[in-house]
Amino acid sequence: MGYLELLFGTLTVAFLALVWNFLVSFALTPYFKAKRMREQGVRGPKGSFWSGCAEEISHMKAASREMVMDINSHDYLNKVVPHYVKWISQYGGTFLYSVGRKPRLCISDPDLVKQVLSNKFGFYMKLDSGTEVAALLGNGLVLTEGEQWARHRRVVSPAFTMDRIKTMTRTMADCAKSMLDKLHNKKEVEIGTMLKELTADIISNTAFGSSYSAGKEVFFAQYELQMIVLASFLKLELPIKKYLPTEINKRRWMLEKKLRETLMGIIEKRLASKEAGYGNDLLGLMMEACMSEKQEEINMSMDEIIDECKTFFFAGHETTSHLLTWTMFLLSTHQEWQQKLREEVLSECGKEIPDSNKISKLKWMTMVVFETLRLYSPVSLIGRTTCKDTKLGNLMIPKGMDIIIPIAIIHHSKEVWGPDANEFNPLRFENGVSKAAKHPNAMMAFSIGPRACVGQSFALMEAKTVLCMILQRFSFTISTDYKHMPADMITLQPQKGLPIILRPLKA
Ligand code: HEM
Repeated sequence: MGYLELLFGTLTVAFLALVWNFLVSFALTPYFKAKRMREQGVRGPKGSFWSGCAEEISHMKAASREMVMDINSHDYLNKVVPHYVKWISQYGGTFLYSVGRKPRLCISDPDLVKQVLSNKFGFYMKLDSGTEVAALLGNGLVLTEGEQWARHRRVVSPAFTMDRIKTMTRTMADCAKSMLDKLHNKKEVEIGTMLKELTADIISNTAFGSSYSAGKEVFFAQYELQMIVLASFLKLELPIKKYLPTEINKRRWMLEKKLRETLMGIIEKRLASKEAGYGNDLLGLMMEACMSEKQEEINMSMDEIIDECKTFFFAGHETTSHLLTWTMFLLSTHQEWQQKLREEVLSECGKEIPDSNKISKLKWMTMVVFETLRLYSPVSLIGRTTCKDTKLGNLMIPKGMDIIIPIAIIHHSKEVWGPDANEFNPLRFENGVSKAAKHPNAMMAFSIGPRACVGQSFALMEAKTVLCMILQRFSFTISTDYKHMPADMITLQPQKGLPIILRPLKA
């Protein structure tokens, strides 16, 4: 056989292998996965061959985007997740749909959800979230798996123990004080933006030893990346497009570079200021793990630290700022609860800057914060992928099936929370979180199981400290300019901000 024939033969085999692989992963595997689920009685919308249900979801979301709701209604599911509402009513709480060629199983039964999230054997991994999300969050704790995740979690967890958080309360209060001092001469403010800056300032100070102004570049770059991620959802493009020098990719690469450089600056500053050690905040613990030669099981590379910084800069402020914003909204529209909380705050803390002991005595406040997390959970859905054939309830789920857990739907379910599920009723948490609903794990705002939020106690302490200080100084009502438009922009937030009217309280 001549050289040319050999080359031609090899190229033909390579080409056929490529076509076969494409056929298997693009057409056959998704088809058989969906078939296996349908054979077990799971139903759902058909969708088109190429895009699945992506177009229908986009249309439904676009139709509800500009919908303005009654200010007293918390039933926003038709606006935020209209497709799930429609399909659950047609096919029940467990149903199958697809985005592109990928089938997705949506489960909303808390028992099934608990099985998925509590699994300790690694049967369920995080969804492959794509290059855009990785650029925003870094390959840090939220996205990593297996040994890397366990090692990182071991390194960062000591930064968020209750003892450590108690020592951070003073810093949280100082940051809140400097924001509130700026509000004193203002009558009407868009509080959402201010709370975002405040929570950014708090995570910068407590975890990285820098202020919001020093970390500003990180937050700005991440905000722009967040918008790029948002625009990429439901957009079905050939995977190769992510690597082409399109305008949006060039912008993303530039932002990633800027993010990395700013984070390196913060890290180098810490390296230069090293005296006895690197400090026991999050950054200090990660640097100790990077520099230590002894402890291999908790080692971290510099690249891994940068990824974790991205994760914590973003996850550490975005969600908590929306929790605070929605609590301000609910307290503005439920003046009786605002008054109740203020009385509690003044009786436990007076007008003093609160410490962690005083914060832990605020029972009504805790109930209001949990009710806000239930009604307006900043994270509306989470996802997993099965990494082997797995039994879930009565179903056999094939390997590689995406599973969607619609937290917002579960949090608003009348079956789970009772007939008043769509109403603001903090009293449901009077006997603790596990007794608030018919199912002990129905509250999923921080998720549950081994991958539950590592910053949960930090977020709760932060939210209560800030609310406490606002209630000590101001009474507030909602501005007539407010438009009630909850929107899922990776996190649930008021689409047009939250303008409120502030009235300083007498000293
Ligand atoms: C109200 C505030 C917060 C909410 C509602 C929230 C919610 C969540 C949820 C639902 C998850 C699980 C995601 C999944 O399973 O796919 C999660 C994970 C995580 N959160 Fe939070 N979070 C909040 C605040 C924070 C804060 C303040 C930090 C950091 C200081 C933080 C850092 C993280 C990290 C690193 C993970 C990944 C944990 C792991 O996989 O081991 N979060 N969060």
